[in-house]
Amino acid sequence: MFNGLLFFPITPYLDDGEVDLDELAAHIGRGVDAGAGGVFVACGTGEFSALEPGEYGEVVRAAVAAIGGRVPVYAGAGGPVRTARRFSDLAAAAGADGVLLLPPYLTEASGPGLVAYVREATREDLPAIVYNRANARFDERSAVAVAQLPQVIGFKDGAGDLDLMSRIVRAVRDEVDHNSFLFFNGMPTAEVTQRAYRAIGVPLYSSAAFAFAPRIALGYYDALEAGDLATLEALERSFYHPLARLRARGAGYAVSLIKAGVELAGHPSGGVRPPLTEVAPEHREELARILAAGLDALPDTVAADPMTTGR
Ligand SMILES: O=C([O-])C(=O)C[C@H](O)[C@@H](O)C(=O)[O-]
Repeated sequence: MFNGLLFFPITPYLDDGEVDLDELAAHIGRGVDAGAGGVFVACGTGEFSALEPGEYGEVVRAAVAAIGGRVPVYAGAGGPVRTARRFSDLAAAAGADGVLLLPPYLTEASGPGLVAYVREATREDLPAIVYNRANARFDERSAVAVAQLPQVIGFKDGAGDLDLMSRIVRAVRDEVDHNSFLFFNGMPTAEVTQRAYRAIGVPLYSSAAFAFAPRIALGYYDALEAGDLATLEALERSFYHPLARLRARGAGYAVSLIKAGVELAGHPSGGVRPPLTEVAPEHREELARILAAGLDALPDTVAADPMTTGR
């Protein structure tokens, strides 16, 4: 179903702060043209937490129209359980192929509580991927229980506990399924950890970097598929590791830096909504240097990229 690198688009804003639906459609169209294998709209990178339901419906509808059935489109859903269900309903009405279920807010949760949350926040007729992150932390038992829900087709990890994740993969494969259940690496700057996730049976990953550096992200993806260690190491050294270090220098930079990167690539982003803050000018300059170094490290065989500024 998902074949290739997974694209997490930003949500661009106009100067007055409203969602820029035309630019969103253009951003998504460029990503799909460049080779994305699936689009996850209004998720973490797309500032789900900053969108109200009316905007959310328009964003998902615009994404579905821009994609035109070329690859699957999933939409974020989450927050209070009834609100999450409402977002699931809006995603279904807007034509999304499924939802990525993000954590509930401002509460701790037990395994059984999380299983009930997933059941009530999603629709039986709309595929859902469960995001293990923040306060939504599953263990082997609760992961197996959600994997048994008919609508849950995948489990995405953003917690980074590889010991636990390898046990979850094994338990779900042994007790529920087999081969078709999907596992995703959803760590911030997921490329940095993807070699390790792949080794424990998690072949799919989300790439926020793809939104502003598609040529680098696809170069890394192709090198992973081909087992090209020299390219993987060159791109980690020049781009992904410096990007992860820069990401750690500002709260919320996992999203703010991506929007700054989209601007560096020559496209408007409209900045971020609170509580996210803009990238500091010196960090923007550093991001430009990192982007240039990553592009320079690409093997000559990688095709010219339609999304960047002609480098
Ligand atoms: O909801 C999201 O934006 C994510 O899943 C996180 C990113 O795509 C993450 O994997 C990354 O930063 O590469």
